[in-house]
Amino acid sequence: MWTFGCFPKVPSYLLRRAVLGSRALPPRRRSSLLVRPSPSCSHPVRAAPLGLPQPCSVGFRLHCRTLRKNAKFTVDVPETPVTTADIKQYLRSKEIPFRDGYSCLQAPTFFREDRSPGLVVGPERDSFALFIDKTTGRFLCVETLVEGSWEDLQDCLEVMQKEGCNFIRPDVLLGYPESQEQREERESQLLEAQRIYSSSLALSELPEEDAQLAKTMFGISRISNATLNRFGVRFFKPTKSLVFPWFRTRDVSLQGIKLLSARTDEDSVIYTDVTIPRPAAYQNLFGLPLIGHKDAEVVLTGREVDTLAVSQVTGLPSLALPRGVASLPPALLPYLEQFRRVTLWLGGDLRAWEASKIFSRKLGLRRCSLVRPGEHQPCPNEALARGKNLARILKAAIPAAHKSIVSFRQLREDVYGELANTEQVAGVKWTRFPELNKLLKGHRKGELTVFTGPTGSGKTTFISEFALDLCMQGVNTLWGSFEINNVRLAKIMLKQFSMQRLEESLQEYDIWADKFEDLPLYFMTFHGQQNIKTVLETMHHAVYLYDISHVVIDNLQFMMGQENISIDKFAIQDHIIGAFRTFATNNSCHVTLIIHPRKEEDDKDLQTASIFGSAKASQEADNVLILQEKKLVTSPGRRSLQVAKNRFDGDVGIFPLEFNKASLTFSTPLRGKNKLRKLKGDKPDSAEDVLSPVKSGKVEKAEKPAKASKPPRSEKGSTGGKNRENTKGEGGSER
Ligand SMILES: Nc1ncnc2c1ncn2[C@@H]1O[C@H](COP(=O)(O)OP(=O)(O)OP(=O)(O)O)[C@@H](O)[C@H]1O
Repeated sequence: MWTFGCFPKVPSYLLRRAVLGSRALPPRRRSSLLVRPSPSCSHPVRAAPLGLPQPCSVGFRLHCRTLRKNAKFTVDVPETPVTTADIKQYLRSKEIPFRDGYSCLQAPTFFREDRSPGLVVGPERDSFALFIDKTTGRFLCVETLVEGSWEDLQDCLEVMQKEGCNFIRPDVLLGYPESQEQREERESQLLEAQRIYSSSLALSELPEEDAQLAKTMFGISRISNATLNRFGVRFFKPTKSLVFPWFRTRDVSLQGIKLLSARTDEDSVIYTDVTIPRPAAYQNLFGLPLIGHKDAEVVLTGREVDTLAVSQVTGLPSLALPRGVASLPPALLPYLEQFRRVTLWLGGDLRAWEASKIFSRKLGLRRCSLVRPGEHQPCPNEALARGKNLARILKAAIPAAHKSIVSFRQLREDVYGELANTEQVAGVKWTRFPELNKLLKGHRKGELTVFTGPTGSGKTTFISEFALDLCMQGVNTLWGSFEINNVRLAKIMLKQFSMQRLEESLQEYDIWADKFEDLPLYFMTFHGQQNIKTVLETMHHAVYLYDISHVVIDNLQFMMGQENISIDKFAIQDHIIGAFRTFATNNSCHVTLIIHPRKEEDDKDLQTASIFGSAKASQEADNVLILQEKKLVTSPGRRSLQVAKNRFDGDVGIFPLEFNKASLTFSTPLRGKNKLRKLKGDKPDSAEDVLSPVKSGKVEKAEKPAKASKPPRSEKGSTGGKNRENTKGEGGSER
C-alpha cells in the first residue's frame, strides 16, 4: 500500500497542497500568543524565532520536541476554541476509536506502522498511544513523541483518509527542521548533562563521612542509599550538588539533569537548582521510569526529595513536578492519565495549597486528593525528618472535587490557614518597591489592578518593572502589549533587568539575555485594536498551558475600538473591566489593566474618577494605582505612585519615584523625609475623599513632612465593595 513514507522530505505545506489542493483546507489564522515551548519528557520542539512569520500557520506543525537557545515561542491559539464534544464528534466521524480519560482522549496512534509490543512505550503501553488534550486539542503520541495542534491532527486524518493509508511517518512531515545552531545547542547541552552525570558518584560510593555530610546538607539524612540508587540520584563533587537524572522512559537514556545546591545563610539553608536543559525545556516527571504500567495511584510532589521520601516510606508510586508549584505543563498530562487516583502533596505552605487546587482542575477533580499543608502536615521530606506518619497524612488527603455549598466546618481549616499565615496570604512582595509592600502588602492572585497616569508619563515603563520584579520571583507572567511591540517592550525589560544602559555594554548582552530567557515570562503577539473575546481566549489558553498568575494588559483602549460604537463607551469600558474582573477571579490570576485617563487637566492631579465611566466599574477593581506626574510633589516632572484603592486592607497612600534614564528603572528618592504618605485614618466623608484625596486636600496636607502626623484613617474597603478575598476562587474549586 502507498503511504506517506514514500514522500521525499519536502516542506510540509507543499506536501499538504500537493495532496489536498489549496482549497482543501483554509489557511489558518496567525498565532496570537507568544510563549515558551511546552516540551515533553524527551524530545525536541521546533518553532520559528521571535518575530518571524510562523510557518505553522500554513502547513503541518507536527514536530518532535527540541531545546533551543531562543526560548520565546509562538504557539497557535485555536481560531475557534475546541471543546471535548467537538473532538469526540470528529473522531467518531472518522471512525477512530477512543477512550475518554481524565485530561485527554486516547486513540490508537497512526504515526507508526509497526506497533510490535516491544516498541510500545508510555504509560498505557498499548496501541492507544495517541493522547489528545481535552482542553486544547493538542496531541502527543507517546510512542513516537510526535506532537502538534488539533488542526494538525485533523490535517493528518484528512490526508490519510484521502489517500487511503493507515499511518503517517512523522519525519516526512517535519517541514521546519532545527537550525544548525539549535541542534548544536541541544547536543552540547545533552553532552554536558551526560558528562556531569557520569562524573558524579552514587552516595553509596562516597566515603561514609562525606555521604553523611552531603545528606545532612540537603536534609535527606533519613533517605536511604537504596532509595537514592533506585532513583539514580548522585552527588557531583565539584559543585557539591545532588544530581537528579531525567531518563527517557523508552530506553532509559539520559535526557537531562537537575543539580541541587545548598548554602547556608545565617541560620537558614538556601537551596538553588540548575537544570540542563534550561527550565523551559526541562519537562522531567522525576520518577517516571519507576512507574509500572499497572500502577493506578500516584503521589505528586513538588520536589525530587519529597518523591524520594514518599516512595521510601509508603512504597507508593510517586512523581515530582519539574518546576514544583510553579507549573504543571499540559505536555506532562498524558503521562499521568493511567492513574485513577492522584494525591497532590506539593509542599507545606499556602503557595503549595493554591497550586494543588489549580493543578487538580487540570488533572480532573474527580480523581484528585489534596494534602492540606499545615504545622502537622509539612512537605513529605520534612515529615519524614520529623518522624511523622506519611501514610496517615496521605490517607487524610481530602477530595479535590468542588462542592457548590459548603458549611463552615469545611472551611474552618482554610480560615485557620489564612489567619496563621498572614504574610503568605498578603502575596508576593516586590523587591524593588518596598513602599508598595507597605501599602498593598503584596501581589495576590485573583485580583484586578487598574493602573493609570497622564499620557506619556511612564505608565508602560513603570508597570514593566513592577511586573518584572514579580516575575523574577517566579510569578508566571503574560504580557498583552497592544501599543508598543514586543521587541521594544522586551528591550525596556532587559534594561530594567540588567539595571544598566545595555547599549553601552553590548558585550554583556548574551549574559543578561540568557538569564532573562529563563524568566517565566510570555507575550501575546497582539498589536493594535483587538477584540476582548479573542484576548480573553488567549489569556485562558495561556493560564492552562503555563499556569499564568499575572496578566498585564497595556492598555484597555485597544479593546474599545471593535465594540459596537452605538453603545455608550463608558458602558463598553464597564463591560470590558467586568470581563477582566471575572477572569481574574475564576482563574486565580492577577490582572493588571492599564487605562488611559478619561480627562487630563494641566492643573489637577488624576483621581479614580478620571478613569472610570461609572461607579460600578470602580467597584470591580481591587486596587487602583495612579502614576501622578505633577502637583503632588514639589519638583515638577517628578513622578509619584498613588495607591488610590486597596481592597485587601484599605491602606491607601502615595510615595515619590525617581527615574533612572539609563536603566529605565524607578526607585524611591534616597533624600527627603517621609517618603511614604499613608492616607490612613477616619472613615472618609465620601468615597470621593479616598478615591480623590487631592480634592479632599488630604494628600497635600500629608505632603508637608512636619504636619503629616496621623492622617485620618480610611475605612477598610472604603470603596464600597466587599473584600475580594471572600469571592476569590468563585466558580473554581475553592475549598
Ligand atoms: N519618570 C520618568 N521621567 C522621565 N521620563 C520617563 C519617566 N518614565 C518614563 N519615561 C520615558 O517617557 C517615555 C514614555 O514612557 P511610557 O511609554 O512608559 O509612557 P506611557 O505613560 O505608557 O505612555 P502612553 O500614555 O503613550 O501610553 C519613554 O521614553 C520613557 O523612557
